[in-house]
Amino acid sequence: MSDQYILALDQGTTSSRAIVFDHQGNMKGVGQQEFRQHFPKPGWVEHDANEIWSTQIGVAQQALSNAGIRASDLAAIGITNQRETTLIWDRATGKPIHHAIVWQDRRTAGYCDSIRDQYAKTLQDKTGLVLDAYFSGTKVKWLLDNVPGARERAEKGELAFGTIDSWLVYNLTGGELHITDATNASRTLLYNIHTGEWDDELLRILDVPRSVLPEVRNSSEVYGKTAAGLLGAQVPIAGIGGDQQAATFGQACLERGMAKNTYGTGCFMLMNTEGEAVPSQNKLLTTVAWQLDGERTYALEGSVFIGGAVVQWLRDGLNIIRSSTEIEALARTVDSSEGVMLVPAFVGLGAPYWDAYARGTMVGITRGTTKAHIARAALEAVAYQSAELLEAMQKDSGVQLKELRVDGGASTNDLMMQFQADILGVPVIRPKVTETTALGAAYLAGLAVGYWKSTDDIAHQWQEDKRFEPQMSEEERTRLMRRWKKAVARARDWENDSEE
Ligand SMILES: Nc1ncnc2c1ncn2[C@@H]1O[C@H](COP(=O)(O)OP(=O)(O)O)[C@@H](O)[C@H]1O
Ligand SMILES: O=P(O)(O)OC[C@H](O)CO
Repeated sequence: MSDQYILALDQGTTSSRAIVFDHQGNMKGVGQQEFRQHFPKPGWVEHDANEIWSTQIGVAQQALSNAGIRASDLAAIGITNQRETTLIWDRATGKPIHHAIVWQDRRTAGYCDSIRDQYAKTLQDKTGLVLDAYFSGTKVKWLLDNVPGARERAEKGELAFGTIDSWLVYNLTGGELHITDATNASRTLLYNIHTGEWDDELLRILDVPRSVLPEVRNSSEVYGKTAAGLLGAQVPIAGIGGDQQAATFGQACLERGMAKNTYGTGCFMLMNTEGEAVPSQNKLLTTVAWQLDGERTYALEGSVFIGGAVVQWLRDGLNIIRSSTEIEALARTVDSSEGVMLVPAFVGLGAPYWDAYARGTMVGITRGTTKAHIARAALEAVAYQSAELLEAMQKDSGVQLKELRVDGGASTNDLMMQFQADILGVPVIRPKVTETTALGAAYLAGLAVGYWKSTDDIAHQWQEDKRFEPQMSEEERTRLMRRWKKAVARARDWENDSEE
């Protein structure tokens, strides 16, 4: 086993990544490529599924070559993915019928409103989710209703729906498998998290025919092998997990009450609640953390839609930095944001507001405000949003967090992590491997093929790299959080003309 490796495919919102891990959980080779974001209308976000597949298989080859190994050296492949992003393809040709509708896309917000009074409670009771355009179900309905002929073809069994994990497995196996795992299924509004099955009542409510659905499997098991000729050897595909759940696994948050926050495009805080699907009283989500041997572990989740993406906006939209990493140096040129607050509600607000009509705003600007203050306000905004998640999570779970494990591309920003610890009043801990999403997928796959024997092996591998201790006074923290909530109130309900 020691000369074998695990390949993790991490298909994120902004880039496709592949990482080769060894038995100690060290990274041996990485491949990464950004791909195009399509914004056909305000609030709409799409991906070209063919580009997702071509970049993903390209970076897989790149990671193998950077690690200096061949596919025949792999014990297994694990898959992790941006969740909720919705795709329908033709079963016969494998061609997508439309671009994938990305999780951030708000096009179904009006439809959600129209069924809210009647169905929100049923949907929440069965799926653990809030009725919101974020999740796959209403996006599937939109595709079936808006792509000419789609609904008739779906009824005839000609079309397949999948989240990105399903799409990757379908392509990796040369069209043989149409599956997903319980974590990804739990983000669709169509899957009952208590029974572990697609639910007829939910399918009826959202008008989705059963014929398009993938089979739901464990997060860790051998599903099949890569198609001959694809990678040079037929490798077992043995793990699937939504990226936030995979990160929770990779952070070894394996016991009740342990939590992590991932700073990628968005921010996602998950707390392990073991076998109990804790219903949220504070607008968090109840979700499947992983399913091993038919047994589901659950988590409470807080989802923030714009995290690191606010930094991309400063880079690509405002051009005040040339690369994401430059933001820290720019923000450090000032001691504080001097009262400027930026609410990056670019695609509405997720937890704990679930306001599809909120839009971004910046308050507290004076004649002395510079791009450095804005940069600092952007980083602080990510931390404020995460602090609101923690507040809700502590209320829901009754657990006072002792520490928060962090990861994701933007967690490398020390200034932001220090501010996060300050505003939470809880130590923030960054592990040695911050690519915990990919690592989690590798662990899921490795467990299925005996590369790692048990979750204990995994817990032992987790290593702290850097700890950020809170330094802010309680009084200052309270003052800033109050201000933040005031700024959020300014951003809310902006796009909703119905009351004017
Ligand atoms: N040093 C940094 N400071 C702040 N944000 C950063 C930094 N480096 C990267 N980011 C942000 O992190 C995000 C990328 O993180 P990643 O985990 O790769 O995201 P995803 O999986 O969502 O594609 C981008 O939105 C980028 O702007
Ligand atoms: O691509 P990421 O890492 O921002 O993750 C996206 C989430 O899975 C959306 O729910």
